[in-house]
Amino acid sequence: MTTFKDLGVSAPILKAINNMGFEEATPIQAQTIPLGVEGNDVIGQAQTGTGKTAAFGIPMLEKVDTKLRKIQGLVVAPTRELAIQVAEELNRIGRHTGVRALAIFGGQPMDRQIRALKDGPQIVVATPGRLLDHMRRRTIHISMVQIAVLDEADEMLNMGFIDDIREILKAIPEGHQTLLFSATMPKEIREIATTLMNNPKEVKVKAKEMTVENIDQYFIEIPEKQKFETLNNHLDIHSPDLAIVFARTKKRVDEITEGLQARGYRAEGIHGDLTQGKRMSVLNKFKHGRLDVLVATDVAARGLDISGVTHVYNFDIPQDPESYVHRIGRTGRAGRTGEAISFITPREMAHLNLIEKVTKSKMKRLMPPSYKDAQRGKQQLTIDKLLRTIERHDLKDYHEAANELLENHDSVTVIAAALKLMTKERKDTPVTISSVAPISVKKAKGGDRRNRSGSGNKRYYGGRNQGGRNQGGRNQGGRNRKGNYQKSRNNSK
Ligand SMILES: Nc1ncnc2c1ncn2[C@@H]1O[C@H](COP(=O)(O)OP(=O)(O)OP(=O)(O)O)[C@@H](O)[C@H]1O
Ligand SMILES: [Mg+2]
Repeated sequence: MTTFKDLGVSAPILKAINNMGFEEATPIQAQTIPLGVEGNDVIGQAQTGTGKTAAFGIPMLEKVDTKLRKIQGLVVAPTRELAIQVAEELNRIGRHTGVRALAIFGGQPMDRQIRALKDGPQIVVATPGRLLDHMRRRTIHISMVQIAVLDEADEMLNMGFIDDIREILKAIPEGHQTLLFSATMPKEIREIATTLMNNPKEVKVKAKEMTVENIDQYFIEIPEKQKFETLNNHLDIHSPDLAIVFARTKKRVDEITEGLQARGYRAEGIHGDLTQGKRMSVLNKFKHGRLDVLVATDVAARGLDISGVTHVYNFDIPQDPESYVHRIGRTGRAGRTGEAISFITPREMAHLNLIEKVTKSKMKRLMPPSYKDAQRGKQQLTIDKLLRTIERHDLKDYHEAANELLENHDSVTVIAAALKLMTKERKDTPVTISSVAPISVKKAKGGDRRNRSGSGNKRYYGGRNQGGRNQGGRNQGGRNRKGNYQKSRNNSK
């Protein structure tokens, strides 16, 4: 066991992480914090939910000169929600240090961000598109940055982002430290990474599987047309605390969300075509348990840390094994358990094998639950509630009424009526989800998956989604954006 004190972490940070309940350092933290503090470039790879944010955040916070109200640390992250979350985590860890972190992302008014930047944060956590906007308008000054982090580094160094990242890193003074973190790091991306770094130390936390052990992984082989009913049945039987349902396109996210709502579930969707306000309000509702099901594109696949997510459904299997790792990693975080259930159409079985091979994990087959199983599952929940009431409450006040009821009706009928009343029955509103073509394994085979995956490529790698179509200030001010960048954006998640 390594404590943060053993790692030489300073008193103000120790105080904060102690309050946050971190008792010992996770392996990635134990291995990378000293390297980062010593000034090394680091590539850190460790499973989802194992505390990579603090692994780069602590060295960054330690290095900031608090007397200087200039940006000294820069974190670049692929989505707006992740940028917000990382800035929040850094502010929590840095609470007693006097360091302030600010999130800068698309979809928010530029002037508001300009004002916030003038307040002198020492750390900025940004999405690349909006950061470049500020750089080109000279409303951000990053010439004092000593330490740069690419969170979700493999995603940031992928086709949709790489040019932006190069441009950003070029604007930072030479001799800065670069830290790269992710749960996945395909070889070809690692090679690109090292060209941007200075003699990096590579830390890979050894794990048998790329996925987290305490996530139980299942698959259900099922025709496309039965996916929606199967999802309903599964939700009814397992009644997850919080569930995330990943779908392939924005349109499907909308359709599944509307379908679930029509059936009476508390569900909302998140994807790149929604306004930033809507994206944030949906995520906040989900975090606070005012939603049970979040339906999402890959925009929510990486980095988001929402406690209480017990189930992740892949309504559509992702194209890339890496995406699978990140999606299911939204559950089973920080030592908790979780379940991941992937729906696979018969023609996609080969793709499932590929995912298993790359991630070195195994999904167990589940038979699709039937409507009857679902009904029974819901009734069981009611029965459990009823039994708890019998155990925990004095029911004497109800005896007289109960006896009267039983004088005129048989006991089975009375109990059945009570169960019916207490059971939240699913509405049987008809729902159709438009079909999509199955994912073909041919597109995703071989070492050079990315360059061969055609339109699927754009879907996953293109949709960098700083803002979808609602990019707020992005296109104001008559800048000329690079065509390829714009194109990839418009294919966003
Ligand atoms: N040493 C620790 N002890 C206990 N909890 C921790 C520790 N370090 C981090 N955590 C908590 O664990 C959760 C996951 O951390 P974090 O989001 O940094 O994971 P991650 O490795 O970045 O995952 P992902 O690959 O999905 O981005 C967070 O809620 C964080 O506050
Ligand atoms: Mg992370």
